[in-house]
Amino acid sequence: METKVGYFASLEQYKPRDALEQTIRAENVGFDSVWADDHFHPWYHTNAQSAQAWAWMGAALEATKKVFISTCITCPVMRYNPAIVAQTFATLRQMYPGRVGIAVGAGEAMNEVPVTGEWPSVPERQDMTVEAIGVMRQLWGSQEPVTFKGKYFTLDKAFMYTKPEDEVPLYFSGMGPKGARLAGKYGDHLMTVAADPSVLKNVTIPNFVKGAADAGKDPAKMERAMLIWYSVDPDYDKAIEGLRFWAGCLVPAMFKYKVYDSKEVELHANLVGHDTMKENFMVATDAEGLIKEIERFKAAGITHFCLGNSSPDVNRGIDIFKEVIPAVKD
Ligand SMILES: C[C@H](OP(=O)(O)OC[C@@H](O)[C@@H](O)[C@@H](O)CN1c2cc(O)ccc2Cc2c1[nH]c(=O)[nH]c2=O)C(=O)N[C@@H](CCC(=O)N[C@@H](CCC(=O)O)C(=O)O)C(=O)O
Ligand SMILES: CCCCCC(=O)CC
Repeated sequence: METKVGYFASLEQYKPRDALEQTIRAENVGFDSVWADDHFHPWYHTNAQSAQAWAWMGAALEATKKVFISTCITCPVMRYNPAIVAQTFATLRQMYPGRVGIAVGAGEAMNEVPVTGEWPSVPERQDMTVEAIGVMRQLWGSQEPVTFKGKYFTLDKAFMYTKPEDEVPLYFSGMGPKGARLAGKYGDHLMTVAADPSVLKNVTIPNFVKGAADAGKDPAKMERAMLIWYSVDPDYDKAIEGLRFWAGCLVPAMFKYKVYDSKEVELHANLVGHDTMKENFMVATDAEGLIKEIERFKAAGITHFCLGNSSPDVNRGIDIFKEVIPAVKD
């Protein structure tokens, strides 16, 4: 499968219009795709943003010519109703054929708790996500009104009038082994986040492949996409520190416990050391360093990279891909 290189537009880190300028620049440099984080609260407090991803996507699709644009990722089960998620992405894909995708996952406390007060366990949210996908697919695919009474969601003669010509490609986020199996079974493609390449190769991807095979799909035709942040700067230490905004993502407790105040996330993020950041993010002083980092994850089985640019000089962090993209394409 051809390697794809995507740009993660970081709506939590940059003002929406700045993320839009970056997106236009990334398309011109040759990125295959653009991905938008779908958040309510951000992963850092100081100087943070948190624009609504779907509103931003409409503007980004109109401002670009051909690049594929998706969320990364939308949790379709708590603050959003899955029928409205389905309607939104069907509308976008009808307007921009072939260019719109969605990635879904079981959610994060910082996005759901502030506006619902609820925080079910991981297994329950995974179960809700699977049911939500069923709701979305029924609405996308049905030529008749749909009535459905599930454990979590209900449709009563619901009909989607505005549909695209083909279904919206759905990336399913699996970070743990069970999540990866569900991704294979219910998603069109895998979305995951950077982890030790040996974990990706020996745990995440095999579980994804098993889930797909169990569902009678051909896993070889399914992408394995991964979100990872990078920072590039001639001064290596400055490059590492550029990634501080995202260091909270490296604290496992953020996914397990009900932490939803960005100021609290920031306190954790500020305790993460440079060694941990170096191991989990891509840090480089030049294009060659970035190419090496991407090749490490390609060897682990990743086929689509969603690259979050946290470089001190953001435009340099985009333009350097003129050299990187041709080198990492098969
Ligand atoms: C927590 C793991 O669950 P999993 O389903 O695998 O992954 C969850 C994530 O997909 C979501 O949190 C997702 O919403 C995060 N996310 C995101 C994910 C991604 O791959 C790329 C980009 C993004 C950006 C983004 C996200 N979310 C948003 O809302 N918005 C965004 O923009 C996991 O570890 N699962 C394990 C099982 C864990 C479990 O059940 N633990 C039990 C206790 C077990 C024990 O202690 O013994 C528990 O916690 O109750 C698995 O195997 O699946
Ligand atoms: C381990 C990182 C998971 C990604 C979390 C996120 O919400 C990024 C936008």
